[in-house]
Amino acid sequence: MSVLAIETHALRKTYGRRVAVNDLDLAVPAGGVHGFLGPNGSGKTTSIRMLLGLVRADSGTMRIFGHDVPRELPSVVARVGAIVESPKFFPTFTARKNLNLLADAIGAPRTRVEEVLAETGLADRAKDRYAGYSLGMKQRLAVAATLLKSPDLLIFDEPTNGLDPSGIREIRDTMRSLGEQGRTVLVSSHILAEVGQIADTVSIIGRGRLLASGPVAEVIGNRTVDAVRVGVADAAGAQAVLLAAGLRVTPEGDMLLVRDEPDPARITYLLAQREIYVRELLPVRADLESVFLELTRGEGLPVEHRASGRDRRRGRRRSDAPPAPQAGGRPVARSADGTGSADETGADGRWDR
Ligand SMILES: Nc1ncnc2c1ncn2[C@@H]1O[C@H](COP(=O)(O)OP(=O)(O)OP(=O)(O)O)[C@@H](O)[C@H]1O
Repeated sequence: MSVLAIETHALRKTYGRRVAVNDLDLAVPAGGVHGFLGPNGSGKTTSIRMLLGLVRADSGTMRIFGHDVPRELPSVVARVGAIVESPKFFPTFTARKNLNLLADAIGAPRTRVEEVLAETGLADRAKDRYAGYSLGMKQRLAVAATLLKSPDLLIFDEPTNGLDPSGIREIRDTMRSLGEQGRTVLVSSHILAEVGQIADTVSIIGRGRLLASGPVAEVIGNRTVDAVRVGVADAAGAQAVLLAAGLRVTPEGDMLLVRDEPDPARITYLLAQREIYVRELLPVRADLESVFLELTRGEGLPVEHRASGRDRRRGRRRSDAPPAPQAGGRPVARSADGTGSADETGADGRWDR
């Protein structure tokens, strides 16, 4: 059997009375992109930080390429590149100069700098100063920096946070091509759409626990999302009837999304009884997004128990972390009112910080 890139067993971490990671079993195969998915506060960053030896686990075991970590981290650290902390590049230096300095510091040949610039699509902009880079380019430079030592495993914690759509696409393409080269890419995200399309395998967590894992097709295929889109003239009336019948109903434009009813004919029957006639009935195919929403429904940290983003970040700075091995940012995408990420709200509205 091939060695897994990452394996955790019964991994657990608490902060005071808050359980951040709860008996987590992860199995990340070597090679390809693995999406590490879960709502905000579900324990992704804490898990990653434990794997990298930045936070001490309370209990459980972790292995990277078969090496027990953190005990054997020195033997395997050269094979691991991670972006979990703020980038530490010199703003007035060019991208190439920044990478040359880093390469010298870690003993990588200068030729490697040109290779990683090409790999991350930055070769044309290598002469530009870091300060003039877009957020997406800064993030790609952080990826380039992690590639200098040719790691077999790359760990990216929410790499697309704060990026615009083109920046997101660029990072996604970069991760995809790294996976295709046979490297293992672990990428965490609370926005499934950003990772779902490029991941070969996924682990979905909620409240620090594993909810589902495996090849994307299997994770989707193992579950049927019994949802039906229903079109009627009187959507409000139909909603009331279906709710009274104990079904879950979500208005979607002029349609209703109805769950928990495996037999669409019964929906027609229930409505016809009240003289509401269905003009459209469309079964909704399960996709990773709907599986994700289904699995993580209510699995985000309850709002009343959640510290604010600022408090949490302050908490992190105070906490038990020596400096991270690599550069990389956790910029927080702000909504128009500046209170939080524009796209952090899940179906149940409980994902925002
Ligand atoms: N240093 C810390 N001190 C106290 N509590 C913490 C600390 N770091 C994380 N937590 C808490 O642990 C839980 C898991 O947080 P974690 O950051 O690992 O989740 P996450 O899935 O990465 O979320 P996000 O996507 O918002 O970063 C949360 O309740 C968080 O508030």
